[in-house]
Amino acid sequence: MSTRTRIPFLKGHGTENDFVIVPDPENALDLTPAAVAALCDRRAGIGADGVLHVVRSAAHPEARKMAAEAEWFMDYRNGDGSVAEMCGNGTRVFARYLQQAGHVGEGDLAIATRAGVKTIHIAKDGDVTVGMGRARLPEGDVTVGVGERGWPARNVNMGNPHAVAFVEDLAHAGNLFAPPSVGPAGAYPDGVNVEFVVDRGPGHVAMRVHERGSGETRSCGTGACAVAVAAARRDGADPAVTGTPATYTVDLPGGRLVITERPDGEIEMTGPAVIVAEGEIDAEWLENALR
Ligand SMILES: N[C@@H](CCC[C@H](N)C(=O)O)C(=O)O
Repeated sequence: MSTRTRIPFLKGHGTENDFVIVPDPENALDLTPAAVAALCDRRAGIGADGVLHVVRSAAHPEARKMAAEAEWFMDYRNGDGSVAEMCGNGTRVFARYLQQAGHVGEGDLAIATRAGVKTIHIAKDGDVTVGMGRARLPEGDVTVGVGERGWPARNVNMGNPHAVAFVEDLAHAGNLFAPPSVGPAGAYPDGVNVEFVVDRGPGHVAMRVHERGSGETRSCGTGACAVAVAAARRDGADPAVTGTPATYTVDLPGGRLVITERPDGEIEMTGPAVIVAEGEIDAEWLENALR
């Protein structure tokens, strides 16, 4: 039998936004940015858009203050190793992992994130609903550009930053191999996720996204929420003004999310969450990958 050290992991996705899940309850692993990037490498590693590092809130300095409300902390990292405040699809997959691992029972739970505690409901039909909190809409015009084309965009903060541009055709976003240009300079000092949106019908949109730290992904939960909020404001359907919840169906390359903003500003996101596989990382491979 091999004596090499093994690190347990799982692979999961939410509307094809995929993650390497690394359970590490006591925060014992030194998950450096380089280690995260090596794990997310689609050719030399396991491959994913990001890592969900599963840590007890009490064991993580960034989450300790939330430990009384939420036992588990989603220490989310982008595929390039950078840290992000929040990942909407990640919260659903994180909850699915906690449920399947037997860490939480049926029904409602709370998880800690860098954007605060999020409440989660796992329905009998298997879909997961996340209380995403409120959107912030910072003042000031922003623009998004790809090649010769440019669009006015809406600045929406879902705990993490987004620029939402309504376009005529999703193909106008091009191949998104490089990040779109976003202006004015300094509008997003920490970088930004960029969404391109088209209408599909009343309360129904489709989008593509270029994510900060991961490139184009097949889905982005916080991005879908930002899009729904931007669409509601554009459509004159601001729930705080109308007193009526606004619901948008958001189609993404990897699936469908349903987003509801309530009159009190709270946003709920519903969608699938799937655990695909589990296995062991060869710690020696990971060490070599970092050299
Ligand atoms: N895919 C995520 C968002 C992940 C973080 C993002 N790339 C950032 O840097 O803000 C989602 O589902 O929300």
